[in-house]
Amino acid sequence: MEDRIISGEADMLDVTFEQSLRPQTIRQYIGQDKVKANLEVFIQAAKLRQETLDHVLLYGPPGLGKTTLAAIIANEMGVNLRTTAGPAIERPGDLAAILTALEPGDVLFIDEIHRLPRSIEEVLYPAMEDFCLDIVIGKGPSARSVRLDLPPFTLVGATTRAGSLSAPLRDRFGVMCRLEYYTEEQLKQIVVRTAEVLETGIDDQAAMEIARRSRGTPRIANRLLRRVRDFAQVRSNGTVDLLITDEALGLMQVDRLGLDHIDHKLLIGLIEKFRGGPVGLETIAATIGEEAHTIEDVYEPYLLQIGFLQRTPRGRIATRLVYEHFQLEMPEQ
Ligand SMILES: Nc1ncnc2c1ncn2[C@@H]1O[C@H](COP(=O)(O)OP(=O)(O)OP(=O)(O)O)[C@@H](O)[C@H]1O
Ligand SMILES: [Mg+2]
Repeated sequence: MEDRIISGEADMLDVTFEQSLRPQTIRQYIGQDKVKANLEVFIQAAKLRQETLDHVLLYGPPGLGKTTLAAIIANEMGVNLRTTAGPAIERPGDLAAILTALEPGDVLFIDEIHRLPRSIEEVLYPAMEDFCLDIVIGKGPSARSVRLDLPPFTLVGATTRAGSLSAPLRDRFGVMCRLEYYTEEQLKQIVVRTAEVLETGIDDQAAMEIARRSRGTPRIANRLLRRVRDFAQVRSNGTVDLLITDEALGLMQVDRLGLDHIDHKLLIGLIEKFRGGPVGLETIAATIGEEAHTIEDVYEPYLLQIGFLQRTPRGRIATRLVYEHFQLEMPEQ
């Protein structure tokens, strides 16, 4: 799979940049109003009762702010944040080491929690439910199980695929928060805020243009801003205006809706080779030389979201919006 500037996944450069861009408090966190309103109540209630916050599951597409929100939860609760990820925990002992090192009230953030091995999940159940750990000491007939008490803690899990979480694990989260794609107006606010942090001048129209091309995703908005800012510095006086934004995004082949050459290849292929469909996923995959699951997980979600593609039992269909976007004649049914 090739690198895409409009990918929601983090690349190496994002990682360092994002640290400094992360909002610290719920108030600084833009959008996701429903999620914020709920969390604010739960956090306040937990603080009033001097209890730990219930376990929270954050789910939604990459780059929408799950990691950021986990840190905000810990910050608002006034506790430490411990961070790990599903694939990093290989043996039950790894998890036991993390859990026993927690201080009362801490937030344990497990990213990509759907990738936790099943054997580890089973250790997690009693930890989440009763704040205890059953560990087996020894092997064979002399093995015995010992119960260890843990400090009360809040587990915050993040996943891009809530569907791949096992039901028993999912059921143990008291709070489920689904993050949504952001509106253009919200993304614009994020762009303006990031420009402030980067000490870059940006005008309103430019911020809006970047927002429009960011596929509803803050990570993409911040990345596009960074690139446009480079252009502004080299080609102009450093201030990001509409002209330089248009030029830079044009050169990066990010179109007015944030679609890139891969989206174009997929959509144009659907129209030219299959009269707009319906076409099966496997066939699309073969024509553009990609794996079917890559199309399903990476290429397709945004196209479905903006109504360019429709999923039907007989395959994918390119909608009227695609013809309009490319200014093509739609064939008669
Ligand atoms: N609501 C928001 N307000 C301001 N900035 C945001 C918001 N949400 C995300 N961001 C910014 O977007 C970037 C990506 O966010 P984050 O890393 O939290 O996404 P994620 O959902 O954890 O992604 P992944 O699925 O790849 O782990 C960060 O730099 C963060 O500062
Ligand atoms: Mg993350």
